[in-house]
Amino acid sequence: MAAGEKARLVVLASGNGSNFQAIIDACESGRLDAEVVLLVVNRPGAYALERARTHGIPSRLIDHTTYPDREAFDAELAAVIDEARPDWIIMAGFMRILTDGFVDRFQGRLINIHPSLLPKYPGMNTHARALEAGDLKHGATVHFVTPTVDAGPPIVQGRLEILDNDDVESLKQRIHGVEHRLYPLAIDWLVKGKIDFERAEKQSRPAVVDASGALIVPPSP
Ligand SMILES: Nc1nc2c(c(=O)[nH]1)N[C@@H](CN(C=O)c1ccc(C(=O)N[C@@H](CCC(=O)O)C(=O)O)cc1)CN2
Ligand SMILES: NCC(=O)N[C@@H]1O[C@H](COP(=O)([O-])[O-])[C@@H](O)[C@H]1O
Repeated sequence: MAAGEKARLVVLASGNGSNFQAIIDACESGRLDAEVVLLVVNRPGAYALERARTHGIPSRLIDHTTYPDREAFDAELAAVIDEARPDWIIMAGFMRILTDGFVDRFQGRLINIHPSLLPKYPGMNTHARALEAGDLKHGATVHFVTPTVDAGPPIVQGRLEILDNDDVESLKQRIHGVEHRLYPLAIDWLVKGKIDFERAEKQSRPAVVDASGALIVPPSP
């Protein structure tokens, strides 16, 4: 990132894009010293495209169903990303497993948000699984991406108390609230150099914030 320049972000999404919106809002309000230079989606109907259009952010559709295999899709995705010269590649509800080759190419600059307190509940249906298990706490994790899905070193987690009357839908909405504070915070730490892949790998446990964004567990030394 050139001195005095805003950090360049490329966001990858597949659907609604509420996390993408939270990042746009943080950039536009100055809370984040960064700019979204490109949105890439893999599904034609992704509402994230509408959000990009509304905020004058360039966007590209790379429809994975039109590629012969993952390698071909990832090769096009990598070329489009490189063209945008990003400092960070932000996966925000991007629903494709990326090949090892792609991840190796961008490792250390590629992050993702997952709706659970990893390493608990990697994969899908995290809210239902937390409720079924009778958990008292749940949350979201921003992590560096590695070839093994949902296993990359965590940057920061957002935690909330599960309420007695929570169901999957209410928990999903409350976790979205946590995510929309958590993702801009994590990106701010990266842009300011407060954490990087190596330090995230070495830390014994990630920092944790509560639903209001207040730090409740500091980054491990
Ligand atoms: N190599 C990695 N790829 C991805 C990671 C990762 O850590 N390493 N994180 C994911 C996480 N994720 C969303 O955030 C996610 C995980 C799994 C799937 C999935 O099973 N996708 C299916 C297709 C589903 C669909 O198109 O609806 C698949 O790719 O066959 C999606 C998202 C993102 N990738
Ligand atoms: N395993 C990945 C996964 O489930 N990711 C989740 O998809 C949602 C996307 O919402 P959005 O499109 O409104 O940002 C987010 O809740 C994110 O954690």
